[in-house]
Amino acid sequence: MTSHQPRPATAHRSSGLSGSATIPGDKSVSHRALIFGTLAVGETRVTGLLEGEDVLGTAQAMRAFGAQVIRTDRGAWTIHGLGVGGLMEPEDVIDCGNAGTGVRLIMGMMATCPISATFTGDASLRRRPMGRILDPLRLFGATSMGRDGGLLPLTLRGAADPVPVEYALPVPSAQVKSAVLFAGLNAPGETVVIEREATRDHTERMLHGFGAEVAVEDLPEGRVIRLRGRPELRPQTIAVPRDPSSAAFPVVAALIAEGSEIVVPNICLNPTRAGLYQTLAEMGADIVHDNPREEGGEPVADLRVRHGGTLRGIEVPPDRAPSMIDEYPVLACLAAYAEGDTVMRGIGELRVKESDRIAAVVAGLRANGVEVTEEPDGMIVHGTGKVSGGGTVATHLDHRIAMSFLCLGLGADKPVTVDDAGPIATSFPSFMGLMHTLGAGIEAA
Ligand SMILES: O=C(O)C1=C[C@@H](OP(=O)(O)O)[C@@H](O)[C@H](O)C1
Ligand SMILES: C=C(OP(=O)(O)O)C(=O)O
Repeated sequence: MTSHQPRPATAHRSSGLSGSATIPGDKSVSHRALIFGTLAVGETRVTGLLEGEDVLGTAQAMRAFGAQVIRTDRGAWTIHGLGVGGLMEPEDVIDCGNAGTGVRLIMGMMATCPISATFTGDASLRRRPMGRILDPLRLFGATSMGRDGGLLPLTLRGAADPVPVEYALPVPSAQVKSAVLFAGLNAPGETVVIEREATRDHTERMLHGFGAEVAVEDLPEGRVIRLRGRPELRPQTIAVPRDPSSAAFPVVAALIAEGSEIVVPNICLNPTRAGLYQTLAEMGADIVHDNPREEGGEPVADLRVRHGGTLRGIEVPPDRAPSMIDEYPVLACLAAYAEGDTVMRGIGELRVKESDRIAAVVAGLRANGVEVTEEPDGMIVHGTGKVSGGGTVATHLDHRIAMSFLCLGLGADKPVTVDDAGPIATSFPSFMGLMHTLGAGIEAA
């Protein structure tokens, strides 16, 4: 394991961000495109793949399971798949780095194949709970061995004679939902997943696109997803939409830096991913959705963002959380510049992301003179329209903490420093270059 060398960065008060922000492909869709391509029989072609460390780790893992995964150009990849149930047993440990989505979906993918694999990750990923995945996978007949509490490293042995499963999600997690669905692909009969709160639906959309027999019903008990096992998945051509979670950072940067006006084109606004944009509109942000359209089965629009007017603090409805779960750190940083309280509750899941994001955001805001109240499953930012800044933020290997607080610094009286911008490469490797192009005063400290 190479030792990680932190790379601090500092953001200075900036004004007049301008231009067009090119956002990379969606991280969730990119992971899934590689996995589905591995499970299909034949050649799947992908364009616009996110070439961040998390997704490149999944590409490497697919090769370890026997798929031929080839990069043909920037963002352009082909995957020669093995078919459902055709995975080979990896000859080495699968290191998923910082990627919770990667390791959890890959464990689901192999859980109903008669093979074993050992998984590990970086110091952040080795702190994150895997029991939420192992519990349902054991119902299929998989077994695991590893550290107490279901932490990585662990070895998973797929079921030699899998049975189908009906599983109600105990937490609103698209990663758990997707792991169960991937496992169900190689189980006989019908696997059923029930989710009380709708989470991102990329897996369901792609199951349909690759030819699986999948039905989704909204019933009183929640969303019920039924999947017929052991289909022959047909290879597809996938244009990955641009990531709304990454777009959130230049959007919020433009809302913080005075006199800014930017365009953020081709952004995926799948309703299970667009909660932040509804919240920003409710706060009074000047964001126009130009040219709304559908691309690759996903709703897309070009965002035009202008700084101006006073933003109002609001209470974010807790039932909106799954549709913006990764955007709370950057929302909290914007809320510091709003007038009044921004109340965020029902977000206890943030405590088990790359970092404890509630604790990290609260500490980072307080270090920069922002008043914030911490609650067990949420936080309240007491916005005054101004941020004194001058603090250094501990990022805990969390890319979204790093990017959020670099955005905070763009409007602060004194510069804001993050202790390590290195993890930004896991999801948005072009972030620093993009922000410079827009005119943001961000640089290595
Ligand atoms: O399924 C996915 O691609 C993801 C689901 C979310 O995690 P949970 O499913 O654990 O909420 C999200 O935080 C993550 O960035 C990506
Ligand atoms: C939580 C995230 O991703 P993952 O779970 O894949 O690490 C994220 O990108 O914010």
